[in-house]
Amino acid sequence: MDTAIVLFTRDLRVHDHPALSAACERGGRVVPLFVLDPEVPAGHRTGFLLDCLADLRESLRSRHGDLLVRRGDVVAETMRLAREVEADAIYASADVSELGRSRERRLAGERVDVRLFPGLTVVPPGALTPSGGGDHYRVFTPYWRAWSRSRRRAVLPAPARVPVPSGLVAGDLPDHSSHPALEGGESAARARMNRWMTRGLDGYADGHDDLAGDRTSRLSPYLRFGCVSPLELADHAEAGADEEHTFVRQLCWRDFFHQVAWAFPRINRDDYRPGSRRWRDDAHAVSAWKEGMTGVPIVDAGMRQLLAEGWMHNRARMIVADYLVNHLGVDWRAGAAHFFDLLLDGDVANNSGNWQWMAGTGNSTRPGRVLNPVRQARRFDPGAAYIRRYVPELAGLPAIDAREPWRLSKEVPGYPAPLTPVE
Ligand SMILES: Cc1cc2nc3c(=O)[nH]c(=O)nc-3n(C[C@H](O)[C@H](O)[C@H](O)COP(=O)(O)OP(=O)(O)OC[C@H]3O[C@@H](n4cnc5c(N)ncnc54)[C@H](O)[C@@H]3O)c2cc1C
Repeated sequence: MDTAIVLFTRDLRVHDHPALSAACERGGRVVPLFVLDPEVPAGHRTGFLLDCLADLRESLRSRHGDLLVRRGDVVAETMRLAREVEADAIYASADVSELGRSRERRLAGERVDVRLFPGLTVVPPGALTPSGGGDHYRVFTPYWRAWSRSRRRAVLPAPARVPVPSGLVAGDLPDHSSHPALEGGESAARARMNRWMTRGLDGYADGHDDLAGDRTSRLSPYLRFGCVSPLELADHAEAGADEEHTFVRQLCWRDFFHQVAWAFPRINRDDYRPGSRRWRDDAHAVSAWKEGMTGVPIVDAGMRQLLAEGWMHNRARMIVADYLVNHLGVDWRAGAAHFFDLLLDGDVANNSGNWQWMAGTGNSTRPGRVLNPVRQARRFDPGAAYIRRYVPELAGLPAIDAREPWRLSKEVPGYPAPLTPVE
């Protein structure tokens, strides 16, 4: 009988999973697999990833299936299992990162039929190309126009039955503790998505930049691990009122950076748009930035949110990134690496794409633009509630002093003077 391995990577769900659905529809046996590769440690994301795998295993078991877990090199372990179960095909979701694509190339070199499916983004990278030529869009607005008009595939239901052959060793999942701030997995993702659609989306257009209001979906870690389908999310949001398009536009940003990373796989290492900019080497400034001790409260609040929660509000990400590259003059790669280590949603396309945007080496059409952190704080944290939440040294001060403590006649105990002149 035909047997297909479904290799899960960063698509840890059963709903709207084209590779899993196609394997189940083929009529043969299906072997869902995840390989924990010690060479690709998940760092701070480990607890979240293991939650996702435990949840996926439960979902597959409730559909008469299972998730096989192996440890080692993904390609070697997949091929070892392929020989064991006599698989004739490997089904997987297509990826964009250098690592993901080298895995796909290595698999394609093996004696097995490898089939790649969409699912990582709403619109697959490379599906839309500019009329003027090129394999991807370099500028967001025309991409957004083309993306909004494009025809999409239909969202797929979860398969009712996943026919896994009997007698296979499932393999243990390591013991773990969940991430303290957010439980991983498709069940938690779908619950959050449903809550967001009914209660959160309303007001997103006006509230998404309000730092203290925390009015964004926090779905990014779930999108990062594919616990929720971006296509299903976009379809849901578009079915609602006008203002929901602000949210859909954010999903388009995600697709935009994924098609850039697909076309420019060195996005996390090389400048997308090489320039002549020279970066400063300043270990002291970088460690103050990482610790949230720059003396600029809005920057420190963002960096401390990252340390405490493994997540940071988008507006704060823009402010702290701009501060590092444009005020401290430090190479964007140092900031991107720190974000990538700590963010639950850390992924190559979105992280490096946004960092390069802020550094003026990426897809921005106004590369020389610099943000003023004081004005940003006045506008997006007027009551200083965000600053007070994450910087306890400033919690007892009136809003203006918490935002701009250098105005006070005395130093705030335990809080540094600004690293660079502000205003
Ligand atoms: C310097 C910097 C680094 C970033 N690094 C990452 C990263 O590693 N991983 C990541 O997922 N996002 C990254 N972002 C984008 C954005 O900050 C997060 O996606 C967003 O804050 C996640 O919160 P949310 O799910 O509540 O977003 P919402 O506002 O609810 O938006 C919904 C979804 O849209 C997508 N989205 C929103 N804004 C962006 C954006 N600017 N670029 C791409 N996709 C977006 C995300 O998938 C997000 O989950 C970065 C932004 C900056 C400025």
